[in-house]
Amino acid sequence: MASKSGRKVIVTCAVTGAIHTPSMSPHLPVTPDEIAENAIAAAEAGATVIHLHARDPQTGRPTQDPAAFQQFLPRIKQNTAAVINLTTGGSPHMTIEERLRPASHFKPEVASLNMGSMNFGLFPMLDRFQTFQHEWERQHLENSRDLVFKNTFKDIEHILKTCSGNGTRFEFECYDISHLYNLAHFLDRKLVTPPLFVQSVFGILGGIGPHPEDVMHMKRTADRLFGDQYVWSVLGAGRNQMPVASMSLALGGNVRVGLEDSLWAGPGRLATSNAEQVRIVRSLIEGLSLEVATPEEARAMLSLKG
Ligand SMILES: C[C@H](N)CC(=O)CC(=O)O
Ligand SMILES: [Zn+2]
Repeated sequence: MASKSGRKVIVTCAVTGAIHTPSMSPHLPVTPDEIAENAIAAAEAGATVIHLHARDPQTGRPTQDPAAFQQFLPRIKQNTAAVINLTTGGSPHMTIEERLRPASHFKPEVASLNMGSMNFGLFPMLDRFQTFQHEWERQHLENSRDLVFKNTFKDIEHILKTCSGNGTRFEFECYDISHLYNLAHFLDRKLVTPPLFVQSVFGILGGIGPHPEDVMHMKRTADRLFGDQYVWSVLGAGRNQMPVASMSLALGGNVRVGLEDSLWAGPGRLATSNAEQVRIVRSLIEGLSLEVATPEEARAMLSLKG
């Protein structure tokens, strides 16, 4: 039986993030030019949604200063129709007020929202990366041994109320099963409205693992809690990026790639750009006779303000 024309798949590209540091890869975008060029190239390669963090151009240190975002946002908006998704996670070392600044300033179509507090173990990367240009990079990893990424119910409600008023909708980052129940709690209280864009995060130490059974467990639980009121997407950290993406595609889901989540294009092979990862996941999508959703199709699927 011929397959119907391809299901539309939302491809999110997370361009730089706040987890990896400049000494880990020469291809990690740091300056406003690098972030803008990477975002535009990722959109040209097919990325539907662009997830953005900012960095200090000199040190590469994560910053939530709206002035830093202002250095690249207009250029990205002028050169792509992609949906803009601004982080409210910032870096796990930041306060909620600091983390909330870009989203409350720019009132984006989408903002990320982390659905629970958790240990956030980055220190295992010290086994892979030992030489750092800046001391803060080593501290960033070392300090994660005693780091709690704080997202209390009060914090989440504060972000929801601050952003919803601006017509901003959310990418709900769920790092574990409990985070799905937290989201269900806010749905019951009508503080979030369907369709819920659920981004399941696999393979961050402190959250759920990247095993196929973990992916199935997240999917089954989300199906039970949200039925047809959600749009499911996944991200796999590090080497799990493409295997987890493949599972999502086979299960009817959407995908997130980008150097925020993984520096790799293959075993021991650093990705030379975000667009390279978009092209890889696109070949998986088209290999399954599916189609990459356009930004307009994603706006309809996610009920965005456009
Ligand atoms: C695992 C990712 N760092 C999830 C994330 O992108 C969080 C955020 O920016 O709010
Ligand atoms: Zn992020």
